[in-house]
Amino acid sequence: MEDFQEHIFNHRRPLLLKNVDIGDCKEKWTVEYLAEVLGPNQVKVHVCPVGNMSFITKNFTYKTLEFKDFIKRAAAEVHSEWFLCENESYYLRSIGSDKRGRDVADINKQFPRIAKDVRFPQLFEDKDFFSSVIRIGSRGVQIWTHYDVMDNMLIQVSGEKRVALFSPEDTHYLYLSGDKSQVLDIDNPDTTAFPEFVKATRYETLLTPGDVLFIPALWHHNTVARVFGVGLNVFWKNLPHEMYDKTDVYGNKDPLPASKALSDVNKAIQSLNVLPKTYRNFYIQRAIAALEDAKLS
Ligand SMILES: O=C(O)CCC(=O)C(=O)O
Ligand SMILES: [Fe+2]
Repeated sequence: MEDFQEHIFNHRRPLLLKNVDIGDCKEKWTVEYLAEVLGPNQVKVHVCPVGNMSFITKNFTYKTLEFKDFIKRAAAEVHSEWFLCENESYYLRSIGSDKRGRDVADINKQFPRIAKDVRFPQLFEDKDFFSSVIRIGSRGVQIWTHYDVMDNMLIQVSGEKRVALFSPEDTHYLYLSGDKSQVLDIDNPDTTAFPEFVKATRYETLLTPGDVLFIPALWHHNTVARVFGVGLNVFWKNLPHEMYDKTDVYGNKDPLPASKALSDVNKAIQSLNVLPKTYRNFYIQRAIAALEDAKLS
């Protein structure tokens, strides 16, 4: 923990821990075992005709299934029962128990029968815990590039997952829409629409069972499941707790001072909109200069 704090955490750098003792889950969490112990639990899952889920074309839908049916389908390539097509992809990101979506995912609460099977490295203090999220996906499921506002450890229990990371310093090259990058195909980017994307430095790794990846808050990440796999992640707070949005259950709402600043920028844009173009652009340059000057090195 001391080494982690000094060399990684304080520098806000990612870290890959290989072959960590993550507990019995690594051996125990087979499809059959999970189907048996979690069988009738209802889960809401993403269903998509292809692996690459797109928030722009919204090519996926949400369906509720019993856990045992979900996991059997997710582990198979072709389905006898399906919603969209016989080789559709499935993805579970576990959520809280509250029907109105007001609480966070916590495997101790939603999946108490398997929670004790996981051990995770002590990288943070218990008081800073935010959520623990089960993530299970079909082969080929790709989660679009996005950032979260909590520190994160992504734990691979079974299967293999390619993870691409981009530094917060390269945000400008990622063409964000909210917390997500509009560059959906990071391997074959549309360079006409996103010419600056090639300037972003990409860090990449392949997670295998027992690997734990520390993803600092604001680091953009994109994952592709190479095969069907089970994992989970733990989010925790780094900032003083009062800075986080209390209504955030996913760990992706901007900290309160930051979301106020972004909404102030939008107000500034609206104020400038009443001016003729040359004046507007002149004052936009002055505003940009003020923001640039405010950056700390
Ligand atoms: O690989 C996944 O399932 C997505 C992981 C992720 O976005 C996260 O842990 O924040
Ligand atoms: Fe994420």
